[in-house]
Amino acid sequence: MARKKTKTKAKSKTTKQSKKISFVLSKQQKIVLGSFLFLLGLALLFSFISYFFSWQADQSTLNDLSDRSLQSQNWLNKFGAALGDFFIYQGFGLAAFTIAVLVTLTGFYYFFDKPKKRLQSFWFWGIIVMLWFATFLGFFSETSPLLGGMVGFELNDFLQDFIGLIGTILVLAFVAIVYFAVRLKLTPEHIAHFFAKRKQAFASEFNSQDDEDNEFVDTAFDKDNIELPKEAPEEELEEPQLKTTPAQPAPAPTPVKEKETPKDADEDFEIEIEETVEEEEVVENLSTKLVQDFGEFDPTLELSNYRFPTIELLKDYTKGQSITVDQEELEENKNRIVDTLKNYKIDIAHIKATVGPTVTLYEIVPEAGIRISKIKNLEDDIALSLAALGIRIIAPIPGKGTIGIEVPNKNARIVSMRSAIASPKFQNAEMELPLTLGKTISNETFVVDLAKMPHLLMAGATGQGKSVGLNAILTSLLYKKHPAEVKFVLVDPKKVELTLFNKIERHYLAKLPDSEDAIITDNTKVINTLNSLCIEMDKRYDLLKDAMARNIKEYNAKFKRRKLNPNDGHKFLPYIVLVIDEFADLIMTAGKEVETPIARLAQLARAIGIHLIVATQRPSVNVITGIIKANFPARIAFRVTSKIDSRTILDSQGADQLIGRGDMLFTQGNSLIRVQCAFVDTPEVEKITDFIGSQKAYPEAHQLPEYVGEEGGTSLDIDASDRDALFMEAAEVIVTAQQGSASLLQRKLKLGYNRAGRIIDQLEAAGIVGPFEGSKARQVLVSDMNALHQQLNNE
Ligand SMILES: Nc1ncnc2c1ncn2[C@@H]1O[C@H](COP(=O)(O)OP(=O)(O)OP(=O)(O)O)[C@@H](O)[C@H]1O
Repeated sequence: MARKKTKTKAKSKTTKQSKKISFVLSKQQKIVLGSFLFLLGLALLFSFISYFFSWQADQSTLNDLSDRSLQSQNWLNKFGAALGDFFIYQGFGLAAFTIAVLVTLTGFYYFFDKPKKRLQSFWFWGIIVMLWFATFLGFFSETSPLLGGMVGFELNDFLQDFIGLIGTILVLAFVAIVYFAVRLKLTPEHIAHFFAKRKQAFASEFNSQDDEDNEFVDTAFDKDNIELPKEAPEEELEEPQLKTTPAQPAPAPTPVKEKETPKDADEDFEIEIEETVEEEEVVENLSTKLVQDFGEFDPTLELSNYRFPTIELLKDYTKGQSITVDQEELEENKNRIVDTLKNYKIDIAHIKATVGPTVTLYEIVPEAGIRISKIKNLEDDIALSLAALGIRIIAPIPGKGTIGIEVPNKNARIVSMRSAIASPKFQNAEMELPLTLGKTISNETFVVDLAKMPHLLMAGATGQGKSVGLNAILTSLLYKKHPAEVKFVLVDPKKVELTLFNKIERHYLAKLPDSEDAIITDNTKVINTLNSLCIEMDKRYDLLKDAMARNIKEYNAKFKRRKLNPNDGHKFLPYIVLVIDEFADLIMTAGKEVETPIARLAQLARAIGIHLIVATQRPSVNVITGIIKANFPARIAFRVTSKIDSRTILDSQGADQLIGRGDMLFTQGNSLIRVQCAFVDTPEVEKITDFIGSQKAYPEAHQLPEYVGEEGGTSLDIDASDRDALFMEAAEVIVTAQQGSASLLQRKLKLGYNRAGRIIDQLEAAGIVGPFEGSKARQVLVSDMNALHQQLNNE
């Protein structure tokens, strides 16, 4: 709809412009032309009127117009007589007055510089009315030839010759109906309505007149009414209200309004028949009617029999392990903390322990006057006295007014994914993309909304639980979201971590149109995928703009209520979650080429439902660059090896003091929350993907828009002097192997992907290899070494 509107607007603009170019009049010219036409119209009017009285007397003067001694009786003398003769006698008879009116009206429009569009329709319909009347009055030509004029007579005669008298009457009747229906937009209902209204108005006027007769003030105005029908309504509007309000405030305005109605009936007529409001209602009704008839749009309909994975597919690791609190351990740790602090002359007013799955939090309230920084500095001493690794001191605990000391439990408990999924907090979560990450220190299930994050950065040294964390995130979504609602784009350079999700390719995965595997393991393909996601993002923004929705949630809600027309390209938009498992590897090989689209997506994609989860082993600054960091406010840190790494990922230390095996810190921009990541093992993921994979699926994986990479071959203008130092060697490798691929150069010359790609572009520019051919290797255009050297020497 909106598009159509803009199109028509654009059209009208262009026509306006072309008009201006072809017929531009200055203001002064318009005044001159307007006044000329206006006066000409009046002249026509006068001469026509007078022609009816003097035409017989003036007959003789018509033949001798140049004779100055002859006088005509027409008000405009011989000129008027000639005009009258031409337009009335030889022209259209009585109907010629239409021309006079039209010319006057045109003059008026030009003089006041009014829009000319209405003028066109006046002329069009005016000429039709004139011809109709002329033809109609042509019936009486024999008795009075002036009524229809020559044209009227001829037209009438012509019609009668072919279709007879009855046929002519029928044709005239038809033209009259067309005029009433098209020009006046008159329907039988309108006529009935009009008469009913008139009757009513007349009745009320009659009644009100009765009332007014009793009031001496109003009677005077009624008289005015009768004598001056045009001016009266204006006076009445003010005067009776002023005079009658003090005595009878309420009924006074009523008769005034009702009195107006019959007088303005002719003008009201057109306003009544323009039923734009009704039309709008029909459009509104369309979506509600569709919803009434078919219900709200259900995106899950195509896979309506889809069953979500059952909880039994997950293993319960806590079975048998009762959540008993080891009192002895608690007591021991408490005493050690108190003693250590005492050694440093720090007295404690109160101590409280909260036992979590892997760590116990001891909250202490120091005696008054103790400086918090003093306790913070004792971190290592407390760790020494407790003979435990991974002590973390939180001083103070935000919002609590206590100091926290986190001490790892001797026997850490596994938090199974099963318990996290089964928790009411997750089950009842009213979130767009709910993730259950595990349990907090107080044994509460930790649930967050990925849609609100809106992107997540994960880091941790190898073997600390990153892959398990990613699986936990994906499992959360599989348990909560229908295949129609979310799609994953999985990038797994390690090639083994996410392979299990291949089984749900046609349910949950999205991929590029020409790629075979949905899970991307080749770094070169990641660039295309990221750029394709950028295209998808731009497309989605266009759809949102068109639908006047601010985000994907509003857009999908509108679509479900059938307010968006699929014929205009609208469709239900699933969330897209991009998971990159080993980001460091990607940045090392592709650098800026991946950083730019990732930064773009991270900056802009939140509103249109594309969310990024990026995991890396090496949280160093050249991997997690400033631009990436700035756009990933939500971060998860598993254990890292150094304080610097911890700072890079969390902007504070702490991740280096974690104990590993799924122990993690989560931040969404402000405070750090320690969470024990839910554990989901590979066999469990396999069971879930088997369960989903065995069900009916979509015909293919969700298609991302096609992206033609830069290898598309436009860089043919590379200067010979700008060639890579290894250009010659590369050319030889390619010609010898007769295979134009960048990966061959990478292997043989031990180059990075970027440099190899650049050399291939240079080889193409030098005419040694052919253009990019998609997944196939490029064609080698030089047959052997001799030819190669010859070609390069000739340059
Ligand atoms: N939440 C957890 N609860 C219990 N054990 C865990 C948890 N997470 C990980 N582990 C243990 O740590 C091991 C390594 O985890 P994972 O494979 O996720 O590490 P990673 O960080 O992905 O390592 P890499 O980077 O080398 O792939 C697992 O096999 C498991 O035994």
